[in-house]
Amino acid sequence: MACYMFDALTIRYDRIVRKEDVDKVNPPKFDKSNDMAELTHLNEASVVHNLATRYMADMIYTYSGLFLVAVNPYCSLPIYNREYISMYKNKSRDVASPHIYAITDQAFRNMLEMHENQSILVTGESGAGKTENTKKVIQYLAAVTTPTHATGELGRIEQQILQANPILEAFGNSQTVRNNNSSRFGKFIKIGFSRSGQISGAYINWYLLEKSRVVTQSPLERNYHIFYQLLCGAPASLREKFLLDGKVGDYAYLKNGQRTIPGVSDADEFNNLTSAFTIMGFSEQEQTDLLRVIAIILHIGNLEVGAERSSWQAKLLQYVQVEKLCHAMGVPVDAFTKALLRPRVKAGRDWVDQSRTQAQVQFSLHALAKTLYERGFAYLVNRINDVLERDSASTMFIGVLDIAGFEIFETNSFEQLCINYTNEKLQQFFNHHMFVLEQDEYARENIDWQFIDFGHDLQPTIDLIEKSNPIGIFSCLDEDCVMPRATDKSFTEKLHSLWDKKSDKYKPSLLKLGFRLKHYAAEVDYSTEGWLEKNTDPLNENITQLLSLSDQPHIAQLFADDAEGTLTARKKKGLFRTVAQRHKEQLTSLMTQLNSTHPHFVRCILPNHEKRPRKMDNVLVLDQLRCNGVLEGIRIARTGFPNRLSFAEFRQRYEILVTHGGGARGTPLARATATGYVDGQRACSLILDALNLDKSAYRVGITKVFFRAGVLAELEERREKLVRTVITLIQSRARGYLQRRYANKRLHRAEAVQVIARNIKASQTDNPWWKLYVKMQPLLIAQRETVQSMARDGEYRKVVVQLADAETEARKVSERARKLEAEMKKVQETLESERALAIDQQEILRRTQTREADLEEQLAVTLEDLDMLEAQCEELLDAKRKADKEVEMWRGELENGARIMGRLEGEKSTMDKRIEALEADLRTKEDKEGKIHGEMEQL
Ligand SMILES: Nc1ncnc2c1ncn2[C@@H]1O[C@H](COP(=O)(O)OP(=O)(O)OP(=O)(O)O)[C@@H](O)[C@H]1O
Repeated sequence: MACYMFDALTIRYDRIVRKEDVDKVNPPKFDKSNDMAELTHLNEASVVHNLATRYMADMIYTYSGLFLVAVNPYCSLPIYNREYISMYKNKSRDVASPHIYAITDQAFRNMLEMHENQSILVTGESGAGKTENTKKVIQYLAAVTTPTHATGELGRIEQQILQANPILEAFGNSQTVRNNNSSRFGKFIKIGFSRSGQISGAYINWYLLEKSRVVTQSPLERNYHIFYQLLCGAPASLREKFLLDGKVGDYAYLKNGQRTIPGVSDADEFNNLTSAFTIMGFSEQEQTDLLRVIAIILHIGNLEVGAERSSWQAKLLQYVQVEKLCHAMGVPVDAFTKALLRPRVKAGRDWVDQSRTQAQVQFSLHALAKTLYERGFAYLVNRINDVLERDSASTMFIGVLDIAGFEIFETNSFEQLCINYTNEKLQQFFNHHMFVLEQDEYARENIDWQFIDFGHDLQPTIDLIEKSNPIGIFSCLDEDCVMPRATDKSFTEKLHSLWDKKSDKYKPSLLKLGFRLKHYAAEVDYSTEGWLEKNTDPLNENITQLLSLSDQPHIAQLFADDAEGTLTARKKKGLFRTVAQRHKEQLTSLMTQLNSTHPHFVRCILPNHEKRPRKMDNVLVLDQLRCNGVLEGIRIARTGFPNRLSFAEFRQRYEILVTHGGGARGTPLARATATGYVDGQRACSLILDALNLDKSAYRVGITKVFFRAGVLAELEERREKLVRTVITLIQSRARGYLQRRYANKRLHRAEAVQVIARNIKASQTDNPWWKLYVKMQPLLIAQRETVQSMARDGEYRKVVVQLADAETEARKVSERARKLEAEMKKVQETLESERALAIDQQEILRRTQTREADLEEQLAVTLEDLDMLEAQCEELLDAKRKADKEVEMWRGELENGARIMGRLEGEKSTMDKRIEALEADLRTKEDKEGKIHGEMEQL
């Protein structure tokens, strides 16, 4: 890390580096600096060094320009108690050391002062401390806004918001290698406030629940906490009701992973969950319903599926287990078995029973378990929202986003693409907020500013993922999900053909099936195996329809959209979304909300992988700082002017600092105003001159004044001091005036009493009527007061009744208004998402139509070719036929010739034989002749 240069000749070192490659060290005065943007030498080594030295001194929070960096302490620190809350309440950021409370307080004050919604974005790796910091934000807001916090008791809504956490954690958290209480979903918690700054409600949006964990976990991890809590902590009567008679190790969906977490009692956690449910106002029936879903999933996991011996068809091996499951689900056994093993499916226009293989049935069961869990979770969050979002008086909100940071694993799949895409968008949001807005504003205000391109250009990668034209990864996947014969392979090849060599952010991967994407943080290889299935989440419709008729109302409600032929089913068909579409929509809605807020950024850092306190792995930390944009954030914050005020605001707030003094001739501003009109720009310049600030510490724009970091804090301090003096002066004058008036009044009263007494004494002492009057008067007053008081009581009672009626009416009206508002919001959201989907679909339709037109053209050409080829074929066939005939004829001739040849051969051989016989005869005759000759000669 940061190191000094040594003379390579005099000191032997293992590694020699060039001078220019060495980062400079900051002077000791900058040790453990609160804000890293203030470091004189701003380099990676100094930043990590600063974080590390602070961390070792238990200072886990550090500012870094716009960011608050939070390093996980992995131990409990006494920095979240009541004193700390008071220490940060109503204080500006620079007054106390960096803390999540300071950021929260800043957001709270911004909201109240500027009437602008706020957001706090907490991101980081798994285990870095996002959820812990999110909880601290909510705790702080609950503590500072609750009217009775002085007694240590929170209001009901504050308690309920805090108690939503244990419920969400039981159902949405799990033990992983990185984190014993890892949130397996992202959330955006919006805390609503009334105009007076009281918490008036809350609303939770959730993202990307890791549902695959329900059916499989790695051996070192666990399923969601609730499974273990139900089995270890629920009363025996409840487990009996769900027919759960086994231990953790007896359930297929639990037995292959870890079973306990060191130092955590699942039974105690179940009790905490139950009390959280009670505080949230969940009835016993609702709690049973939620837990029933968990029991059903455990039963599904234990269903054993085999294959018929004589065929490949699947069969269920244990009837008892099926019975248990169907009892828990509230559906008939036969109907379920049939729906699972031989569902009715559409084949062309007909419906047929289709036998399923063992693997297919196993797949349907896993899909059912995952869907049940996800729908149960969605229902749970909706119910929590029903409880928390109860007041239409919320006029502003502070939203806290707790979402997983960038992920690069050994194998990265569809889930990683979704989370990395989310982070790409969030990083772009930050870049946009910090770089683009800043620089746009400098340009608009005509500020002397040298443009530096700090931001990564993230748009090409985002387009590559989300755009529908040219077709991006998500759209391409959606398109292939509706293509009849598409496979993961054809999808990957299509992606390559669309993007390879056309975008420098995309490359085919070295993996068998996959691609490589260049993100702002790193290049990531994605394996595309199973993407078509992951994107469509296919379910056995026979089973979901059956579940919509369950005699357990909660289960039937979870599957109401799947009911056969119902209006909702038809509606659902219109609303069907792929996973990619759903995520894109959710993210668009999140970004719209974030864009309407003033954001605050918290970056959580994982110090080491061993969960050890006071140990920092510098390389690991540096990697995270680079990935989450902290390093670039520091640079721009230092070089720019992060604080700004409009002229009017600036004058209103700081003119006071210069209107005092100036002697008999007044201040320069007073003198200028006295001689005529002074515009805002000139007035501000005059004030700034009078303030004696360093010229480089500020810039005066066209409508605003800009300050470098830290300058406003100094002005605020000066102003506070002055205001305190002025107020003390006013108070002392007012008190003096009031006391003097009071003293005079008492003096006059005393004099008057004396005068009256003297006069009465003189004239009335002996008058009998006066005596009677004096005796009667108290009785008359008492009588009159009794009558008046009775009348008042009557009035009061009437008013109380009227008030109660009016309050009830007002409550009803506001409840109705809230419901209508919620409905309207939902309808608007649906409309928005429908609109977005329609645009996507139109795009796909347009592409399909273009392709259809191309294909039709190709078809016409092909048909022409076909006609030509058919004609050619016909001619060739004719020629072939003719040739065949000729062949036939020649074959006849040939056979004839062969026959003649055979005959001639025969004749030839006969002749040969005859010639041979004749030759033999001739030879015999010649012999004879020779003999005769010989005999004759002898004779
Ligand atoms: N400020 C803190 N004080 C004490 N302990 C902390 C703090 N922040 C984090 N931890 C410890 O680190 C663990 C992990 O933190 P947390 O659950 O907040 O991480 P995360 O970033 O939300 O992880 P995931 O993404 O897996 O949910 C906590 O259970 C706690 O033990």
